[in-house]
Amino acid sequence: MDASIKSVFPAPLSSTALPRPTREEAEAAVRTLIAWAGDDPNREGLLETPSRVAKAYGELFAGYGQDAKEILSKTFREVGGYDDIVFVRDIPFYAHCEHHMVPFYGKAHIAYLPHDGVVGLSKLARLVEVFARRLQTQETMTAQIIDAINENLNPRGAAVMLEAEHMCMTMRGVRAHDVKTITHRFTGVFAEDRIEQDRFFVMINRR
Ligand SMILES: Nc1nc2c(ncn2[C@@H]2O[C@H](COP(=O)(O)OP(=O)(O)OP(=O)(O)O)[C@@H](O)[C@H]2O)c(=O)[nH]1
Ligand SMILES: [Zn+2]
Repeated sequence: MDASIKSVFPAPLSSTALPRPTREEAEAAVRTLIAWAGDDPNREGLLETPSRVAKAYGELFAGYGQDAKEILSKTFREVGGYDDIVFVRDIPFYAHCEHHMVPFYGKAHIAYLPHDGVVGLSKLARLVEVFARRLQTQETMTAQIIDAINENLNPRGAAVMLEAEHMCMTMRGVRAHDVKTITHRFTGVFAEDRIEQDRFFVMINRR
């Protein structure tokens, strides 16, 4: 197996999942899908495609090999007593829907009210990647991001919103273009206090 693939593909998430196939088996599956699409996997332009797809999966689904806890483990307390909202807006993400395995992509907005220190801002964008680079639903991804923030940062409150376009609704199926799906979740102070919720929405719309 290619070392770069091995490093991002750990053991399966569930103990009932099938054992991870070999690289050769994954490439054979891609050849089968090419033939299922109606093309000839043996024509010159497609000969290396199974290998490229197997490699690309290592990047597109790298989230299975990443750990939110590790990413959020380093916090800073020396912030001059700052304890108000930390808001990171417009974090881009590319995920794959678990129903059709085609992309959905958009932006994540994350806010939290610090309690035990703050986390490096880049880590919030990395956290989004951990969950985006898996087979997902937008709802699950929203819940996983906020759960990871609560479990690891213990904030007074957290808010997460995802806005995304699902290619399974644009390229195929209903073929509805420019449709955005919005999911959000509030916990702690954000769940209890409408003023904090409004502040979150105002900051999102201040573009
Ligand atoms: N709730 C939710 N649904 C999603 C997400 N991504 C894709 N879907 C939907 O998953 C559903 C799967 O529906 P099915 O009826 O099982 O599959 P389908 O026949 O391919 O459905 P159509 O897309 O309507 O053609 C579709 O309605 C998709 O729009 C997501 O992130 N969250
Ligand atoms: Zn889909």
